Amino acid sequence: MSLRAIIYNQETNNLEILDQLLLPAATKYLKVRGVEDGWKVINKMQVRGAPAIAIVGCLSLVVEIQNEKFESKKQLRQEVEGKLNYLVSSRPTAVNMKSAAEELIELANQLSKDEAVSLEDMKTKFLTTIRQMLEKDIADNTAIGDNGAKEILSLVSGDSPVRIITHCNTGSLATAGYGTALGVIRSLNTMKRLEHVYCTETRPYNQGARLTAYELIHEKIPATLICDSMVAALMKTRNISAVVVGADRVAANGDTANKIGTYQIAVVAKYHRVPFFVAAPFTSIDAKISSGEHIVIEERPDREMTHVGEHRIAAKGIQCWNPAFDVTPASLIAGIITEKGVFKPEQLKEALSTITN
Ligand SMILES: CSC[C@H]1O[C@H](OP(=O)(O)O)[C@H](O)[C@@H]1O
Repeated sequence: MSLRAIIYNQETNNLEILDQLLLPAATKYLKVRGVEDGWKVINKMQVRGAPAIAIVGCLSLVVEIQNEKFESKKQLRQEVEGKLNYLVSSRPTAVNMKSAAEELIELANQLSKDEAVSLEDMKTKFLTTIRQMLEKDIADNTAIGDNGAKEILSLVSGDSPVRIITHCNTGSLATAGYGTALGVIRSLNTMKRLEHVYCTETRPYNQGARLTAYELIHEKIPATLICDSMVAALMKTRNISAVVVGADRVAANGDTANKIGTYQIAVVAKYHRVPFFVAAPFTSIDAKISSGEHIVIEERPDREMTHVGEHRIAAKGIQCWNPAFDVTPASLIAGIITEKGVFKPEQLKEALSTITN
C-alpha cells in the first residue's frame, strides 16, 4: 500500500492532508476544514504535486459547502465560482486546479440553467463530481504506470531490467495514489523489470530526497539518491535506460513545465542519447496554450534556498532566484506518457482533438 497524501471521508465530511513539509522526519496529518485551509496548505506546499493540488483544492470546497444551506441555484453557482477561482490562485503553474475549476464552474452553470434540476440535485451532482476525482486519479495513474513501463521496455532488447532516472516527487505524495512518473517506476518494479532507480534530491525543496526516497524505501524499490548536479556524470558512467519525470503543465505542442532542473536533465539526456519521457494525466495538459512560452512560472520565497528547515545554509543578504519550475521543449521529449497512451509531442494536438478526458 503506497503512502496516502490525502485522506477524505464522505460520511464524516472530513479531509486531511499529510504535511509534506515535515517528511521524512515526522508523519503528521492536518485537517482541512474549508477553502481557506485548502488554499493555505497548497500555497505553503504542505501538499503539492499537480494532481494532488487539484484534488485537495476541490475537496476543500466540498467539506466547506456540504452542510451549507443555499437560497437558490444561482447563489450556489456564484459561491462555488468565487471559491474555485480563489483556489486557482494558490499556485499558478500546475494547470490541474485551473482545469478542474473551469470544468466545475461550467457544470455549475449548466445545472443552474437546467430548470429540471432542483437546488438539492445540483448540489448533490456538483459534490459527487468532485469526490470522483480521487478514484479517477488513481485509475489514471495506474494506466500511466503500465503504459509508461511498456513503452520503456519496448526500447530495450530481450527481457533485461532497466535503470531509470527520475526528478522531484511524482508518486503517491503528489497524487491521489500510485503516482505518475513514479507510477511508471512502480509498474516496472511490479513487472520485475526494474534494476534500479536514481532519484535526484531536487533542490531547493528536496522533493526527491525527502519524498521520493521515502516512497521508494517504503516499498523496498531499489534506488539511489543523487544530487541534481550528478545527473550528467551518472549518464556518462552508467547505462541509463530512460529518464521519466512528471509535469505541471504540458502545452499543446508538448513543451512541458516541470520542477526546476528538469530542463537541464533533458538537455543532458539528449547529449547522452537517453530517452526522456514525461508522465502526466490528460488533466495536466493545457490544450489552450500553444507552447511552453505561455506557461507562468511560479517563483518561491528565497528562504526555501537559504535555509534547510531552521538552519541557514546561504550567506545572509545574498540575492536569490528561485523559480519552482522550468520548461522543457518538446524537441527534447521522446514521449508523453498518459492514461490514454504514449504520444510523441507532435502527436499531442491530434490526440487532444480526438480523445476526451
Ligand atoms: C505528479 S506531480 C507533478 C509535478 O509537481 C511537482 O511540483 P511541486 O512539488 O512544486 O508541486 C513536480 O514538478 C512534479 O513533477
